[in-house]
Amino acid sequence: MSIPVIDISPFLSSDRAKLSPEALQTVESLYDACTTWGFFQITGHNISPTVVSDLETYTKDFFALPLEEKLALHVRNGGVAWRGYMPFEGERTHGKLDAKEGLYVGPDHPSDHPLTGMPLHGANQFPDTALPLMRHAILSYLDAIVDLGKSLTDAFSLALGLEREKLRDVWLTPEPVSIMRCFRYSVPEVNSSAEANSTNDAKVNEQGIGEHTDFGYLTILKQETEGLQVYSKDHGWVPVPVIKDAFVCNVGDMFDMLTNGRFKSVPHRVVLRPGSPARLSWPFFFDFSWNAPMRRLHLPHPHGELNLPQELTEEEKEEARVRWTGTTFKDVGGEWWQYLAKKVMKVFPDLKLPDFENNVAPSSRFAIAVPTGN
Ligand SMILES: O=C(O)CCC(=O)C(=O)O
Ligand SMILES: [Fe+2]
Repeated sequence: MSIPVIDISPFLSSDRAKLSPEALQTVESLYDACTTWGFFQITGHNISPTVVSDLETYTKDFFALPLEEKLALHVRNGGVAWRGYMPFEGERTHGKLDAKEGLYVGPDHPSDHPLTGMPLHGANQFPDTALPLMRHAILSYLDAIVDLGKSLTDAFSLALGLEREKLRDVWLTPEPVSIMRCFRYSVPEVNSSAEANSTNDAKVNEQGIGEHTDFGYLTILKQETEGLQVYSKDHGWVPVPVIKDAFVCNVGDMFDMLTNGRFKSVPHRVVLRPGSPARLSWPFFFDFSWNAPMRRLHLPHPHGELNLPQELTEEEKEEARVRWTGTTFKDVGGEWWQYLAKKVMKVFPDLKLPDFENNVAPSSRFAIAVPTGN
């Protein structure tokens, strides 16, 4: 039992004016996956294998650099742009340290970009001297994934009974806000005396990333090694197998709320096994544009060739309400940037951004508080 694997090539290659029967089937499969698991893997996505293998190569080279060189690119130097190196165990989930280090990257905004200086906007920190080709490799990958995210958005729009370009227009214009985290998970080595004494096992940190849901719209993740698990009401914690060339996609909390609970944002985590090799993964957070209105979608009654979207049962509506009480948000309203601002305020306590009363406490995932303004 595992999350669905969907070949999206029929949708990508279909005539825009009139979808082929296979493309309609792909849209329906995406709908089924988002309304049940909230997670799926995609194949047939047209992203060049070279772009992906370059990402893998340079990420490995980056993590192999001496610690001082990585620390010189510390995420705190990048301020609210939230780009740079996050040291091992620099973050926690629900108070517990995550056994991973990361490099956070995003589209490279020049200093005159209108949103430079705002959360998740600004310049990257790449090791340009040690790895001069890394910058181009990562930025090429990001471009490709943004395109993929836009195509998936069109498919979601159709799956929800809306015009193909509707969600792209309302949610992603002029440009989506995005960030990718390149992660290297590893279990700290246990010394032999601790190994001999099984009562010490509890000291080993097997939490790669603790149970959580993602916060925004859509996550598109590349994983090289197993370890990711998804929670299903019917099946408990289910491992997500590594499929070569596939991307793992999942619905975020805000996407769930904006679809009135049709698409589900579900808990997931990474569990590490002591003695297993380091695990690399690249979650890409594809989010709404800065000013996108956070309004619940008015979804038409089931219509069109696929007779979607389906009505929720009373039980499903109640389940959705329960899911939402567990998320970061109290309610929906305002614009996307206000949610982002709340989220980063915890990490950047002296960031002066207008408050947004409808939202609740921001994330408590970060183990370090990063002062701004040097
Ligand atoms: O690394 C993974 O497989 C999952 C990462 C994740 O869930 C996250 O960063 O939100
Ligand atoms: Fe996640």
